[in-house]
Parts: sequence; structure tokens; C-alpha cells
Amino acid sequence: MRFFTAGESHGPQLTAIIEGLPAQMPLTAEMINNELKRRQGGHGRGRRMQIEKDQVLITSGVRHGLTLGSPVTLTVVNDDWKHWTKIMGIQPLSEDINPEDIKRQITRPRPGHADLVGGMKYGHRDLRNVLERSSARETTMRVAIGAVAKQFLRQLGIKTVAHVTEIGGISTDPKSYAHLEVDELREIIEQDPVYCADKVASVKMVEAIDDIKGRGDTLGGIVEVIVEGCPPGIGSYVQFDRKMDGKLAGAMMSINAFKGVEFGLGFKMAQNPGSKVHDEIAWSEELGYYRKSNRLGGLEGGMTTGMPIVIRGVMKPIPTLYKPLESVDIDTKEPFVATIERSDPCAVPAASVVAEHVIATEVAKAIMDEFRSDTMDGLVDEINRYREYVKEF
Ligand SMILES: Cc1cc2nc3c(=O)[nH]c(=O)nc-3n(C[C@H](O)[C@H](O)[C@H](O)COP(=O)(O)O)c2cc1C
Ligand SMILES: C=C(O[C@@H]1CC(C(=O)O)=C[C@@H](OP(=O)(O)O)[C@H]1O)C(=O)O
Repeated sequence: MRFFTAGESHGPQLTAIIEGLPAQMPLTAEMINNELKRRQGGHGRGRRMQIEKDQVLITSGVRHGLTLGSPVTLTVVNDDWKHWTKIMGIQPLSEDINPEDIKRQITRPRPGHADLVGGMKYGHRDLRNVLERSSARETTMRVAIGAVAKQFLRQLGIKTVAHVTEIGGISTDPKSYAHLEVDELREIIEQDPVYCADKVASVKMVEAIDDIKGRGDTLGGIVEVIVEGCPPGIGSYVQFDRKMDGKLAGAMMSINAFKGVEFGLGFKMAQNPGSKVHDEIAWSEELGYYRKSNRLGGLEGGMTTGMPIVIRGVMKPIPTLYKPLESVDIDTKEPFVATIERSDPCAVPAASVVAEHVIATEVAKAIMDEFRSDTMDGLVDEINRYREYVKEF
């Protein structure tokens, strides 16, 4: 499976093309729209999300609710486009357009965003040409692709969930979710304003977001993605670029503003001896091989172990601040302190939805690379056979 996304934040629409999906897989727009709605939500989002009502249009690759095996094209219209048609016009500027109608060029780069370096790299002196594509608006399509990937994984009995474990230094108590199955955890976080399983922490997180917003500042945090039901042996140790942990970490780091990744015990492994980090191996008639603990987060030697994959990512605070940091105007070279039109004070809950979908996409892609069949039923049969084989190995 391969895929691309395209589209500017305030352009007419966002597009994704996915190629390599098996044929005969059930797929409807509704399956994707529910996830797009969740990405738009979460306490801490700014005014743009009140304008957009993200709904996907499937324009190829599906007929009567089933994939055809041909490329699937997904599009989402930017409702905000109607306010930006002149500023974001595709045609060359014509004489009948009054330059006064077009907003001033952006010459004031925000620290922490792509503005300055992107401008240097692509020769854009109007930094809007950078921010339009570097915007996390693009994550809409990664969630749309991930929703398709999740639909694929569901046919194979593989479930995913993501939840927020920290915002602005307020952490969840792992006891609040460690005992929960993926479906139970999902049910809880879907009712929560910050997609967090710990009710006490959630209340404090909402307060912290409101407080930081009032102070013109922003907050980051940590999200955790869990993938349950993945067979062992996805990924490989035989070549560095086939290692599954590397691919998953890359996917997580590809999300705007994500700055670190850990698996299982993660960075706490540095504080523990090997006996408290590695997971003992056991076998039972019912389960086949399993681990007595899952401190490594479901990966050994670049391969899935069959235990749940547990991966966390840290998101830095949003760089656009109402109380801005100092920067330099690229035309005058003078320092300035910017005025901001709008921004998200905290997008960690929304980013947890993105994280779940980019991880689901990577797992689905790896499975499609590993098992070859052009039909969904064929793939299900192949994986079931493989699951029997590894159980008895
Ligand atoms: C869901 C989501 C929403 C975001 N919203 C904003 C925003 O409103 N304002 C902003 O400046 N950055 C926002 N960001 C972060 C920027 O897109 C990101 O910092 C920027 O692309 C620079 O990339 P980097 O932080 O990875 O270096 C958001 C990120 C995510 C994942
Ligand atoms: C549009 C989305 O997020 C945007 C991500 C973003 C950024 O700089 O990354 C800036 C804001 O957009 P705007 O500049 O239009 O206010 C966010 O709202 C979205 O998530 O769909």
C-alpha cells in the first residue's frame, strides 16, 4: 500500500490517494467521517474548527460500498476556502483583482513553525506559501487514510486506540486504564473532553488549557497509541529499514509538532535493570506463545511479538502564541512582536486521533507488504493460517 496527501490549509480542498488496498473490502464515507469528527474535537481547539465540518467524499476505487482494488481517492473540502478565494487563488493574478483585496504578504516568521526555513528553502518571500502546506490541516487526510487502514485492520481482528496521558505536566494515573481492553478504553475516552481515561487528570487538564489560553500561551503533552491483535513477525531484523519500531517511530514523528517517541517502558528503561525490562516468554494451548509482561511494548528485533504495540509520542506546545516570542521581519530585518488572528491553544487531544491513525496506517501497510493477496478474504485466510502456524511453532 502506498499513499499521498495534497492540499493547502486554506485552499479549495484536501486530497489523498491510496493505492494497493485489497479488493472486496467494505468501505463507506461514514466509516471515515466519524474519525474526522473526533480529530476536529478535543478541548483546546481554536476558531478554525468551528468553521470546518470535515466530511470525506470518496471519488474513486469504491463501488457499492466495496473496494475495487484500484486507487481510492478521498477528498475533503475546506469550508474556510470561501473566505480565502482571492488570497489563495490558483490562477495568476489578473488585472481585475485589486491588490488591496489581497491580504498583506506574510513576512514575519513564527518561531517554532516552518515559516522562516521553509521560506529560505523554497525561495518564498511571502511566507504564506510555506504555512499553507506546513499547517497541521494536512493531518485531516492522514486521519482519512488511517480510517481506511483501521477498517482493513478490523477485518483481521486488529484494534487500535489512542488516548492522552499528559498535558502541560498533568499526567494520567496508569491504574486508570492499564486493566482496560482497547474497546473499553475507547468508550471512555470518546466521552472525555481531552480524550483521557483518568477523570481526575482530565478535569485538571481542561483547567490547565483554559488557564494557558487566558495567558496567551500554549501547552503540549503526550499521547499513547495501543494496537491489539497484531500477529507476531510483522517487520524484520534482516535489514535496518524493515524494522517495525523504526517505521512506527517515523510515522509518529511525521505528525506536526511531535518531538519524541517511546515504546513500552520507554525512557524509563534507562533507570531499570534488564530483569525489570525484558518480558518473559510463556506458552499455553489457548494463546500459543505470549509474554508475561509487555514492558517492551510489543516489539523485539524490529518485529511485532504478538503482544499489544504500545507507543507514545510527545507533542511540543503549539508555536503560534497570542503572547508571541520575538522574531525578525524578513523585509525590514527589524525585530517585531506579532499580532495573531487565531490558533489552537492546545491540540494534544486532536493529535492523539492523528497518532492513532498514522500508526494504524503503518501497521496496515506492513501487513499488506508481508502477506500477498489481492482480495480481502484471501488476506484474511492467509493471516489466519499464519496465526495457526506461529501458535504451534
Ligand atoms: C492537530 C494539530 C493542530 C495544530 N494546530 C496548530 C495551530 O493552531 N497553530 C500552530 O501554530 N501550530 C499548530 N500545530 C503545530 C504546527 O503545525 C507545527 O508546529 C508546525 O507544522 C511546525 O512543525 P514542527 O513543530 O514539527 O517543527 C498543530 C499541530 C497538530 C498536530
Ligand atoms: C486547520 C487545522 O488546524 C490548523 C493547524 C494550524 C497549523 O499551523 O498547523 C493552524 C490553524 O489553522 P488556521 O491558520 O487556519 O487558524 C489550525 O486550525 C485542522 O486541524 O484542521
